Parts: sequence; C-alpha cells; structure tokens
Amino acid sequence: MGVVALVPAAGRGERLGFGMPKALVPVAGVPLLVRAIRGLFESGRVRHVVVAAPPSDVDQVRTVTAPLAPAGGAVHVLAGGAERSDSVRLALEHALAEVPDVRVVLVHDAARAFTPPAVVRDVVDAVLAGHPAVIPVLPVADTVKRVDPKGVVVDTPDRSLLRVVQTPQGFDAATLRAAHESGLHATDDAGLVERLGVPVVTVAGHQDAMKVTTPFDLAVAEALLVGGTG
Ligand SMILES: Nc1ccn([C@@H]2O[C@H](COP(=O)(O)OP(=O)(O)OP(=O)(O)O)[C@@H](O)[C@H]2O)c(=O)n1
Ligand SMILES: C[C@](O)(CO)[C@H](O)COP(=O)(O)O
Repeated sequence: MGVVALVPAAGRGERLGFGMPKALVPVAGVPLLVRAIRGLFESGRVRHVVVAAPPSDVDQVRTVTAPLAPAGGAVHVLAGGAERSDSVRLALEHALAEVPDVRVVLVHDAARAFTPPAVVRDVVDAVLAGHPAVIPVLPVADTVKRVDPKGVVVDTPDRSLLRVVQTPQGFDAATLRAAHESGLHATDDAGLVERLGVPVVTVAGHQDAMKVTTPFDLAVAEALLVGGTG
C-alpha cells in the first residue's frame, strides 16, 4: 500500500515547561512519542514511520521506538531541524530515499499522541480514494474575532465556515514533495499544499487528537487515560 508516516518530534516543548523535549514526556509512564507511533501502527494502514527526533536524543528515541514496528515495517529515526517545517522536510527526504514504493505520506505531530487510530484510517483511505491532500478538522466551538495589531476588533468571521485543524495530514507523495520544494512557508503542511493550488479536503477529526502544548493539556491527557478513552 506504500503508506509512510512522518512524525515531527524535535520540538523543545517550551510551553509545556517539563525540562525535556515534549515528545519524551511520559503520560502514565509512556512517552508521548511512543503513544503517537502506536496509534499510527494500530490503524493498520501504516508500516513505516520516520521520526524527526530532538537532535540531542536520537539514540534514545531509536531505542524506545524500534520495538514498536509491526512485521515487515520499521521506525526510522533522524535528527529534526530548527522549525517544525524543517523537521518534516528532513523526514520526507529520508522517507522518499529509504522507504520503498511510497505512495501516501502522513504528517503527524508527536504532540497529538492520543489521536484515535480511526482518524488515521479515515485520512489514509481518503488519500487512497484519490484526494491529493486530506486533513482532519473539528468545528469551532467559540465565537472568533479578527483583531488589528492594537487588539481592537476588526470583524467576526462566520464560524460555520471555520475549522480547527489536526493531524495526521495525508498527501499523495508527489504533492507533499512539491509543497516542501516550493520554498513557501505555512504553519501546517496542508497550508503549503493550498498555496500550490491543490485542493485540500477535510475528514472528521476527534477531540482526543488535541495537541499537548501546555501543562493544562497534559492534565487533560492524563484525565483522558483515567477515563479510559486515551
Ligand atoms: N523544530 C521542531 C519544532 C517542532 N517539532 C514538532 O512539531 C510538533 C508540533 O509542535 P509544537 O507542539 O508546537 O511543539 P514544540 O515546538 O515542542 O512546542 P514549544 O513551542 O512549546 O516549544 C511537535 O510534535 C514537535 O515536536 C519538530 O519536529 N521540530
Ligand atoms: C500542524 C498543526 O498541528 C495543525 O494544527 C499545527 O499547525 C502545528 O503548529 P505549531 O505552532 O508548530 O505547534
């Protein structure tokens, strides 16, 4: 099937403030990165994962992730870059060079460690059905304002047309490669693809796929586990 998942995991986790790279922070004893990779493999759609690891922790990441791979698959680990987009680009280059017959590429934040495997399946299946770019999204629950640089409200966008964007984001391999070779900048990979004029379609995300960014998010993640849904 040729599905490879890139996992940017090289962030420092400064907003979490745990004193170690966020991907290695344990929740109930299991690092976020390990949970994220397990979810990808449990989807049944992914055999190869390429992790962009914190440069200081590449060997440790190799040790903890190697046993996670299913038969016939592998977890590849390399040093990530200065920005998330650099980490994704490095992982993509590695995947295209080292993993045979890559047709679909997922990009999945290690920080979205509790993403249900069903979301992974839905994204992969939509790409395999012919969509070049697919992202999981949620509706916006709050009223949203645009403000000017002084914080004065400019207007109130129609929130029925707004979505919160999660990962994994799925792409056909050629589309993602073109996006990362474009020299453009965006805060997510779909943002690069959009700017190439390629249509990006949405599937339903899940609240458990939240990005663990702050200590509050970590507390929510721990509560999810206690509640048995994480
Ligand atoms: N140079 C970077 C920066 C981020 N990431 C990854 O991109 C994902 C989303 O980034 P974010 O949640 O913002 O993580 P951090 O950059 O670690 O957060 P902070 O800004 O608080 O340091 C994370 O899995 C993170 O590890 C990465 O691979 N390489
Ligand atoms: C890719 C992403 O998780 C989609 O919501 C998000 O854009 C990552 O942003 P960050 O600022 O690099 O955490």
